Amino acid sequence: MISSLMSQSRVASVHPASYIRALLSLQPPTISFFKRLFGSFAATSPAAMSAATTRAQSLINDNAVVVFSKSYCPYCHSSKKLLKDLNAKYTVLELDQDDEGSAIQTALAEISGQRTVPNIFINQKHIGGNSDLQAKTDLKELLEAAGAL
Ligand SMILES: N[C@@H](CCC(=O)N[C@@H](CS)C(=O)NCC(=O)O)C(=O)O
Repeated sequence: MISSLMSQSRVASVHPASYIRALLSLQPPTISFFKRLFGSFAATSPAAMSAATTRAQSLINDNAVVVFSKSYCPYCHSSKKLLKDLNAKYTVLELDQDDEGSAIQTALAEISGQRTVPNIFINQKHIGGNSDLQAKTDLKELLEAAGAL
């Protein structure tokens, strides 16, 4: 589909309706691929940023363990598996499946200084990413103190 669009663009006489038909034929997985690719470059209004910051902070404040994740991220998968294997209660927000995900990721960079996912909080304390979680020798104690075990 993309290559057909590109090759058509080199033909000066192509009818605009062809482009519209091609765009309409885009399937949801293709659209979500482009959203994932370009979403982080989209401008976010100050009001949307403020709402995203409030939502991120509320999730951190109201939950013992929060994993800000992306559904396709292998590091996120490892973190969620570790918490699951420990039978910990944890809250996940898959940023790539959320309309505000991109703004929340920016808010998290401001809140925690970390832009990558997973971005993990236990008992309102910023833990870091997957390598930080895996390296925690006192993880069980942290989870117990948070009421997540
Ligand atoms: N060392 C980090 C690696 C995390 C990482 O590279 N995550 C990727 C996703 S798999 C990421 O955040 N990429 C930037 C993005 O998705 O915006 C960790 O252990 O958490």
